[in-house]
Amino acid sequence: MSEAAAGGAEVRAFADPEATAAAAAELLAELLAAAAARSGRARIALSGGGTPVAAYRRLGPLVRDWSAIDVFLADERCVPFEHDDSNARLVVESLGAGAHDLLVHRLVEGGSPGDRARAYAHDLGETPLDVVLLGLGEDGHTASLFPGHGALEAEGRTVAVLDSPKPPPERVTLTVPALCAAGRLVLLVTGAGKADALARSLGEPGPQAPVSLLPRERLLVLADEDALAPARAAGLVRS
Ligand SMILES: O=C(O)[C@H](O)[C@@H](O)[C@H](O)[C@H](O)COP(=O)(O)O
Repeated sequence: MSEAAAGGAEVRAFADPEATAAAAAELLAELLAAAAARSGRARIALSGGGTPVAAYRRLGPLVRDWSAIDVFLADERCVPFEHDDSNARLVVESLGAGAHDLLVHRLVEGGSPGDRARAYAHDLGETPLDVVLLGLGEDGHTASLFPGHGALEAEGRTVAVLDSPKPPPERVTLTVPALCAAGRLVLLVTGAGKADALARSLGEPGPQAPVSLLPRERLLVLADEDALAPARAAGLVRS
């Protein structure tokens, strides 16, 4: 593992996806334990997608007391919990251990995406999240904040997305202000397919790279070498 800085963000590099997932699980467990020790409860938002599943499987048994943790979703697809596309289902099933203690805040079922986004903002409340685990799409999206999309301008804590370029189209996502308020943003990226998007995310801030709009002093990137290659070549990440 090497450590490097990219415009104020911390970058930790790993040999492969498995090592990256193991490091992510350990880091999240540490951050949750520290937050719970500070204030009695910890609040985390987790992303969907395939990349974090290995990390969530490791994280489940690493956390001693899930009942002290509120698990929110960085974004959710507007589908029932039982649906294969449900991020809540993915999180519950992959964290596994301690599932009976697991408090995963889900979207209300039914209603328009706008109604669901408002209900989710209410559920989140005003207290900032301690940690958010973010993924990255090949197009540069994070949570359900897509490059150049109007949702990037949203001012509340959540916003409905009605036309997600990645299916399914209807989603609810944390907004840029909600992410900016979080204590720590952990971006988990592996594979050459995400490499150009990662380089853009660590480059000049702009709406074409939603991650670039987040506060870099609170951004910690965990990535494998395949994902980091173009960012290194561009001098954005140094060992
Ligand atoms: O679609 C979702 O639910 C996400 O939260 C999304 O932002 C995800 O993190 C990226 O699309 C990466 O997904 P992969 O890990 O599957 O590439």
